[in-house]
Amino acid sequence: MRAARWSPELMAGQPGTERGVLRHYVGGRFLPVDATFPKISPVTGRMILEVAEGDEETVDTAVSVARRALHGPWARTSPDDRAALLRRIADELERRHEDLVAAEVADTGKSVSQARTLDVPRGAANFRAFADLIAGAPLEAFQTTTADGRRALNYAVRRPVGVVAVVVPWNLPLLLTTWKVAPALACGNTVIVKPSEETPSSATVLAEVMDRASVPEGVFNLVHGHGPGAAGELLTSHAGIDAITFTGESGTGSAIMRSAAAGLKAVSFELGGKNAALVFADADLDAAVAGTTRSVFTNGGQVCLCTERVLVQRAVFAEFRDRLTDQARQQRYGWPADPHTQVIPMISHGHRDKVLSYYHLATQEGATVLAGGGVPTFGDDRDGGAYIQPTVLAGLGSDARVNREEIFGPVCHLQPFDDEDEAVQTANESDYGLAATVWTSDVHRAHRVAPRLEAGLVWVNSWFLRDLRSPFGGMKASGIGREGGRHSLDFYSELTNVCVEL
Ligand SMILES: NC(=O)c1ccc[n+]([C@@H]2O[C@H](COP(=O)([O-])OP(=O)(O)OC[C@H]3O[C@@H](n4cnc5c(N)ncnc54)[C@H](O)[C@@H]3O)[C@@H](O)[C@H]2O)c1
Ligand SMILES: O=C/C=C/C=C(\O)C(=O)O
Repeated sequence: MRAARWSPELMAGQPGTERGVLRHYVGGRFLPVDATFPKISPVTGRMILEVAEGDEETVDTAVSVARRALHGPWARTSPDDRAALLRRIADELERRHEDLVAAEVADTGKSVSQARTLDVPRGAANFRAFADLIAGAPLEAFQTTTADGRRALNYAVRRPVGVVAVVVPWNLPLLLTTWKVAPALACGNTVIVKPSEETPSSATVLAEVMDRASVPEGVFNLVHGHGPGAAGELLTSHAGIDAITFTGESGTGSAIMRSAAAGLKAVSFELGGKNAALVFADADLDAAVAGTTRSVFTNGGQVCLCTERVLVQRAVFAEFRDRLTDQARQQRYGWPADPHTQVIPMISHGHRDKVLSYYHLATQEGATVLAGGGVPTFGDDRDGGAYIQPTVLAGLGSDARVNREEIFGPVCHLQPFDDEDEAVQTANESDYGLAATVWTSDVHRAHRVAPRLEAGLVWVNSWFLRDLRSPFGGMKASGIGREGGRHSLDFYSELTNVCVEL
């Protein structure tokens, strides 16, 4: 089955594309195209479309129209007005569902089944979640009585932080962009989105959605382009930006933090991870094998929450190792348009080379390759793509680079442990602290172990099960801050406490 090809014809007549080129959206209009860069299909290695490259003038214009909009009619909207707008956006995202599926599939090579069930539905879900949150957000207030008998009423009011830079990666493009844009708009901010240069298409459809939903001019802006020394860096270092929400590599986070330091910008960082799965001997092994297969190989392992370190209690190590290895070998190859496809390409040849270099490093460090370890051959156009074999490794210690550095591909390393303390200690031996999974049938063990793990997110007998009101984010090199529910309100708004003596 041929890949669902994203092509201008799919969007013929839509405003976001001009003669096969994806456009910026600034001040309520799609801009004429100037400089461009190619978008290469990770499935075939061929160019599928061109994208406008934002320059200093594009970024300056976006920032100035966003600032102007901040003080226009948008400033006079109520939380209920903004909730109604977010719900209109969600409706329009659902109306464009298949275009968004086609955009995500063409840009990333992910299967239509994942795009239809995870990536695209989360777009509307994010907007609905924050519409509900802002519509019902209580004010924090206290009736004050002081020791010397004075009485007062204290209450805190929220106001937008201002112009927010939204810089996102390529792995779950629409999910991650809307995860940030929805709360930012809910709180009355204006935004400038800089999607990854690898995944410009769904962001362009999102701009069409905003346009159709009559989002006020300048409230939502989209600037395409690269990161270092280009649109991304121009945006995050711009004096007119009030806050930066960024998801991407930890090294990039450090670079952005340096450029934001001069202006003391508020930052929310969702960064890299080296997530551990802890499988105890008392676990339901069927569930643990199925759940760890998902948490290792979903989206080709290109999810920040994916498991790369699998720690298994010694009594069940051999059985778990053999069953997970079988699952890796049974991962189904296919075209993205085939809903049964499980093996997807890396986002680019460059990223595949990075993942492959870790496969080679693992053998150099003395690992045993239990499954995969190389590049598949298809005998068709996909040989020009960035495919790589799902891989299972074993035999290394926690100090090996393969167990310390984020790979961000369809690969995990299996390591035995004897007792609970050793499992927790091994899991915590990481510069990262984003996510973990704990597989056990002992509820007391689950509640003992989970809080001891140095991770922002711990799933027990599950993975990537999300409540959008809960805090989401990592510690250590995995991030700064939390988003989700009221945590997003706290980042995307400033609080003023008012004290009235009674
Ligand atoms: N913690 C999370 O929630 C989460 C979610 C998804 C991905 N990630 C991480 O993202 C990484 C993969 O995504 P990626 O390769 O796109 O990350 P990346 O850091 O290379 O790029 C992310 C975005 O930042 C831009 N960018 C790059 N350098 C920049 C700079 N100097 N200034 C401003 N912008 C810049 C890029 O153009 C892109 O839009 C992995 O490390 C993964 O762990 C984390
Ligand atoms: O690859 C990273 C996944 C991030 C997921 C979320 O931000 C979310 O589920 O809200």
